[in-house]
Amino acid sequence: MTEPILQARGLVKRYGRVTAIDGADFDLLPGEVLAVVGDNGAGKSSLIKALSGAVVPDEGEIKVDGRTVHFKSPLDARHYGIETVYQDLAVAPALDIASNMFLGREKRLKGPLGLFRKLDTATMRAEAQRILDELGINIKSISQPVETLSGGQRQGVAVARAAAFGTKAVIMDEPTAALGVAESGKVLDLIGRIRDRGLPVVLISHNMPHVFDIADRIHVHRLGKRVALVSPKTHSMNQVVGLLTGALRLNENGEVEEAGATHVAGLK
Ligand SMILES: Nc1ncnc2c1ncn2[C@@H]1O[C@H](COP(=O)(O)OP(=O)(O)OP(=O)(O)O)[C@@H](O)[C@H]1O
Repeated sequence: MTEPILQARGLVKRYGRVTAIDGADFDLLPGEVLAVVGDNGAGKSSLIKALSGAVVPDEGEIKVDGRTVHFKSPLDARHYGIETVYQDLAVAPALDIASNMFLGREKRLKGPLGLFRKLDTATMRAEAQRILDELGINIKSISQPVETLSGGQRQGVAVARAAAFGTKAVIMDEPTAALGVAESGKVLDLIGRIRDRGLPVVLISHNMPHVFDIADRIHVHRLGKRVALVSPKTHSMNQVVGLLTGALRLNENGEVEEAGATHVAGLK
């Protein structure tokens, strides 16, 4: 069996009396786009925060490449090669594209000038341009401030940053939520290219057509836990919606059935 790149078992996270994650399992396989879907408040963001080090779970286990990890902060997760693109993007609008891509990981000049920790702007710009080109992100000038970009281009920069530094996985929380149709299409293409370069992607999305467009598997989250893991090839959009609302469920054979259905031995 293929070993998951990122795995969780029995995660629990409580906020006072609210249990945001309630014994959740999670598996991301190499080379896949895994969509995480669920109703508002199902606990998707909390799950992703636990997997990216932004919250520390109260219970449960997280593994990267089969090794148990204890993330205390997003920096810990980054250290393991897990990059996250949050809804608010966390970009610095007044800084240029290259500065944003290297934010917190700036390159410094070596040699005597390095003593003064001078930024190696030329190298950062060249590398940022190479990454954008490689991912097919079209931006006029690498030195333009991020605030002059469209929403889709900003999203492209944030995703490119994650793809450039992620070595194990990229996690994206609703990357197309604020975008129009054309820009969403570009971001979905970008996600496909990142997967094709060998980096698995976790995509939280409310947009079922997008999910069915790009995902290899769909993790359905409900009431704080994973209730189904299905393929868009074998399951319909209606079935996935039924699973996430609780109208449908998977039975012990993995078949979708109405949640009210009961099986009594001997009765047909
Ligand atoms: N920091 C927090 N403090 C208190 N409660 C929280 C906190 N974060 C999340 N919750 C609660 O945990 C539950 C799960 O929230 P979460 O944001 O993880 O769900 P979600 O599936 O991502 O929802 P949405 O799709 O609406 O973003 C909700 O009831 C929410 O109010």
